[in-house]
Amino acid sequence: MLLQVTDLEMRYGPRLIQSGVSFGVERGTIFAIMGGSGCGKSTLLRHLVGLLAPAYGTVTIEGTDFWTADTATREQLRSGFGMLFQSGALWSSMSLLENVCLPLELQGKLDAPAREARAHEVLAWVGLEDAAHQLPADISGGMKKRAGLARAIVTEPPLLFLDEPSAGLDPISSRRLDDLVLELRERSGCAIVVVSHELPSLMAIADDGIFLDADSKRPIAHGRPRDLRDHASHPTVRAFLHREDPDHRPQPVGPQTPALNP
Ligand SMILES: Nc1ncnc2c1ncn2[C@@H]1O[C@H](COP(=O)(O)OP(=O)(O)OP(=O)(O)O)[C@@H](O)[C@H]1O
Repeated sequence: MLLQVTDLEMRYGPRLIQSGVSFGVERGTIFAIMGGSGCGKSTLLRHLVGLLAPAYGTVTIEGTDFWTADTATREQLRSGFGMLFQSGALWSSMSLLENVCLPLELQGKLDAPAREARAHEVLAWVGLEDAAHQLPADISGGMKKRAGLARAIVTEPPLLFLDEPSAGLDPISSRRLDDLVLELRERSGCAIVVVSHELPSLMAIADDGIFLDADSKRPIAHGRPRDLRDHASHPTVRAFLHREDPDHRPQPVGPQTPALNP
């Protein structure tokens, strides 16, 4: 198992956010963190990327317990994480090419020409080759997300975290990003953990997932989002996963609206 979370309890000071969180993510799997607003999805993501320490329980990466490991091991584990933040989090004064080169520079494995070549390759893959020299302020939200994805994967991390990748995107840009994520999984075999509210996106890409409940402060379902949508017994999970899902819109009741030009 690439990532294993066992009996995790998350708190801000004395305030309990979630407890009893356990799941594993294999290589080549897309895992969704689901739940209503404020249930603790971002908090869980912060625990997974090593920004917050568990109040109880463990986060294990390739068999190493992140929080009992020494600092050097932790840094080494962190260097294997790619992260796409909600906003794209690009450096505004740097071109897309410079933004995408940056993780390679920090990694220190390639010389400058090799870094540029690799960054061009990844920008071309996300369809931004022609925008390589533009600044983030001069491109659309969907392009920013794709640039953020390029930056997150340029070092080929084995574990990729996506925070609300489709938020704020129109349906076509969102679909395009989903296709890129699926292609990435095929090509690199990395494990991907995604936090998302976008049901069509979750249904399209996730193989497995966990549903956090704000009321009980515990996970209330675990499984493939499509299966949870169709078979979950918990009413909160069913209600959430049927919301806004175009495959499951209720059929109109009563007489059909008459055609405007019969
Ligand atoms: N730094 C913090 N200190 C204290 N409480 C926090 C902090 N960050 C978040 N919280 C609280 O923890 C709870 C979970 O927040 P979190 O952002 O993880 O939820 P979420 O599921 O990601 O929400 P959303 O879907 O709205 O983004 C919320 O009640 C929030 O107010």
